[in-house]
Amino acid sequence: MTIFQFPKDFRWGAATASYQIEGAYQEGGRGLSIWDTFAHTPGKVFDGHNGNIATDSYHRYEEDIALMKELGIDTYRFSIAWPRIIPDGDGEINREGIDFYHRFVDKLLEAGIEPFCTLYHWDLPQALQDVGGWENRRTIDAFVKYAEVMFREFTGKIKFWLTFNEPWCIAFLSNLEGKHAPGNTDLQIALNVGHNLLVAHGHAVKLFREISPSDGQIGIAPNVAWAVPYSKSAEDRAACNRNIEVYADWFLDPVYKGSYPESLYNWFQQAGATPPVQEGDMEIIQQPIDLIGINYYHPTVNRYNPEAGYLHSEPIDMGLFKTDIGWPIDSVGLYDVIHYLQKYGNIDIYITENGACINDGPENGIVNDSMRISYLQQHIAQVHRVINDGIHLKGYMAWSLMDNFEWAEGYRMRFGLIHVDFRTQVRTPKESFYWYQNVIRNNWMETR
Ligand SMILES: CCOCCOc1ccc(-c2cn(C[C@@H]3NC[C@@H](O)[C@H]3O)nn2)cc1
Repeated sequence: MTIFQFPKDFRWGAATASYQIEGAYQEGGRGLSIWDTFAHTPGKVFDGHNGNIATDSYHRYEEDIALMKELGIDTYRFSIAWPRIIPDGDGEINREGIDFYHRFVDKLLEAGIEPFCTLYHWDLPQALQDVGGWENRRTIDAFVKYAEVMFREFTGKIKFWLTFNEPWCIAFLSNLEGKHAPGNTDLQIALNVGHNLLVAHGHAVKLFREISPSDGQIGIAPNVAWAVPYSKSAEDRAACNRNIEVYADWFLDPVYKGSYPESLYNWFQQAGATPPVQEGDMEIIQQPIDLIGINYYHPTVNRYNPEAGYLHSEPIDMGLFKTDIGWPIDSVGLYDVIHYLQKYGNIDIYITENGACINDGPENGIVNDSMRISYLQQHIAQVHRVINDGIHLKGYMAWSLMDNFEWAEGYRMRFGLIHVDFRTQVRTPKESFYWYQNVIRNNWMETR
């Protein structure tokens, strides 16, 4: 048994996202998003699940905030549904949508919980997708208009902002792998989307500095992969580097260095695709940011295989214990990838997502999700290890506060500290909720 004591100003939180929890998809003046379209398309989401109702948090947010207060978190990461703010993407502003988020944020602040706000967590207004979505540079301007509305409305209330959640998912998972909305399967589209979202990020950061010069921090939240080579061969090591770089470097090099990583740029060029860089783009993307959010779930062991997807990098099942979504459990990858990111400097880092899909349900009112406790324990231990090395890791947000709509997996994959019965909307704190509550209350963790 070991005691891990955390710094007194360390932030403990939990995270969700608008499309995954809000529901009320046709209420409050909300417009349709690409995820409404995608989820309503047969075959895209498990068993036809969608976010029409989700955890009904649009109506139940006060109950949710009471549970956050009981959990004891001091920070709550959530996202804004752009289609509630500007329903057709770049037209009329919807006052009802803005007022909803004011009520929500005010309730959070009343509860002593810091809002940690993601502007874009994948729910692009469908009206913008109808004219090309992120492939169309018009969406950059639309995003900046949306960001300006939010900055002007919430400066003083919201002090922590993230522009984009998981740019790899927005670009590659959604436009090359085709697994998320809008479901394209083309490398050039993926590079177009990835580049344009970076330009939008840069413009939004620049605008934030003008609107909130000294009142808040802004960054971006890549999901990061950690890949270890199956052998010591140069081919396997290169295959791993490609896998790591496509999640982190492809987006963080432009932000911190003003250029794309050369090796991966050349790899894509050989495949016939290059980012559509225009004059001035790289300069705007390189606006200084205050923090990055890191979403980490699991590492992989990879080897070179020319048949293995767009990176010729094949993940190998090494027989580790897995969560119920099939991801291996190995927390050392979190330590390694955070150290890998130090090449961008000792930047302020928040773990904005980390958690386990464990599908246990209630038995006599108790959800004994011991595997989730084990997962959280070993990953929080690695967080302490990173801090002990002098790295500026400032906070940890568990994914997720509650079970919710897990994208293409629908409601069958549960990441929550709180169990949700999706028929009745009854929330049941799991054993992991009470374990995490104790860690937060003590600000130290004792391994079992
Ligand atoms: C065969 C090719 O297959 C490609 C891998 O396909 C996926 C699917 C899903 C993910 C994924 C899901 N999550 C959790 C979410 N993060 C954001 C938040 O909204 C959570 O719901 N992280 N990563 C990664 C990769």
